[in-house]
Amino acid sequence: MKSRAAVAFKPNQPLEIVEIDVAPPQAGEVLVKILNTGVCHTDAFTLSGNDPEGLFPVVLGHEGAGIVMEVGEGVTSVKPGDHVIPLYTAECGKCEFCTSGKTNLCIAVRATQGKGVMPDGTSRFSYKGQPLYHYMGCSTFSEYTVVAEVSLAKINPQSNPEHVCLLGCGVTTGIGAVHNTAKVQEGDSVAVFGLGGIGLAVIQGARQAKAGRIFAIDTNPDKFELAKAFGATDFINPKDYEAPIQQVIIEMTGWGVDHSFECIGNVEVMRAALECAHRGWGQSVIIGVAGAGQEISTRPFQLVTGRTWKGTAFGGVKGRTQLPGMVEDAMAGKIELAPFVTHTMPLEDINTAFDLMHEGKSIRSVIHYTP
Ligand SMILES: NC(=O)c1ccc[n+]([C@@H]2O[C@H](COP(=O)([O-])OP(=O)(O)OC[C@H]3O[C@@H](n4cnc5c(N)ncnc54)[C@H](O)[C@@H]3O)[C@@H](O)[C@H]2O)c1
Ligand SMILES: [Zn+2]
Ligand SMILES: [Zn+2]
Repeated sequence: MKSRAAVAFKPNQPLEIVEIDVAPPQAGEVLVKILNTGVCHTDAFTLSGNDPEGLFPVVLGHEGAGIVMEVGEGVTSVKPGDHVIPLYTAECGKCEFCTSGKTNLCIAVRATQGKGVMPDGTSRFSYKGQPLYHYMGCSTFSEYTVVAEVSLAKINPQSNPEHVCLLGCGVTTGIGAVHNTAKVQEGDSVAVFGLGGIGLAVIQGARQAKAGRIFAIDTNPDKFELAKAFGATDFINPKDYEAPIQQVIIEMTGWGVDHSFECIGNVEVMRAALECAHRGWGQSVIIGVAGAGQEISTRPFQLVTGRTWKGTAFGGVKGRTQLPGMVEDAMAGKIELAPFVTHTMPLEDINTAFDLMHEGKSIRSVIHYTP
């Protein structure tokens, strides 16, 4: 079938809106009509060409919500008409990782997903006869996409796709990092570095966990207003200080914060986030994706004196098991999604979404396929 899609033909070039061909779902696969998709910094990262695993030409996008149109052979957990969120972290329920009870990092489709193809090693997308790569197992920048059955969370059909698409990545990652990875407790102090979609979701999660002081840190002070609305209590622009930001935070708190979160992808800030964690027990969670080949460093003494360095993908959330409940929470107002959506636009204007992100003017731009 034909589908409108925004294709990244080459790194560091605007996406091109074209009509691509989408082949039918094979065994264990599902054809999904995407209703809405967010644009995440990770899409911009891959498009920039700095992603070591980036492949071109590719259909990007991994923060979507849609409806099942057709299922391949053997698919039993979803049927046409079901509302779904595609998952870049699959959940097969059977692999060593799924059954460990220790991680959300299912390996069922990992190897082929990283190579931009479906589990049988081929692509369902082509343009003028040339195959296009899939992206993160989702490719939500195509109106019709093919996804593995294990990469779909079935959600309440009454939910608003323009909002719950954000649970496909940013908001789930931030909230999940607070509850699953850091396990923030009532009264704990928290520092959040970077106030994009991810950082603001961390703040929302910290407020749910009844954290005490919540420090919001960004070099763009325009982000503080929304951070405050989500529950941050202290606002820091590193540009206002001569001293390293970790020192500033330690001076403001005595011994540092119980939890810090890096939501930028900057290895220098990752170091600062670790070093502002409380002596004896503070922990720092890396969420941001750093550029190819970059490394983190600190003095080992920082760890010897009780700090812990952690990282998280998709906030440690098991998509098929936990995402439907998070959609219910959003519908019940326990997770606020609307404030994240600062811009909406048709697919034709998707390059504007990238511009707004780079200019620091948006939190999330949400694309709609049908007016
Ligand atoms: N681990 C995961 O599962 C996961 C999931 C989604 C996104 N990510 C990553 O999380 C990061 C954030 O994503 P986003 O969509 O919120 O991005 P974003 O671009 O919307 O937000 C980043 C924020 O960081 C601020 N910033 C930049 N440099 C800074 C500095 N030196 N000090 C303080 N603030 C600074 C920017 O002003 C901006 O507000 C990206 O690296 C993205 O790739 C990771
Ligand atoms: Zn993302
Ligand atoms: Zn698995």
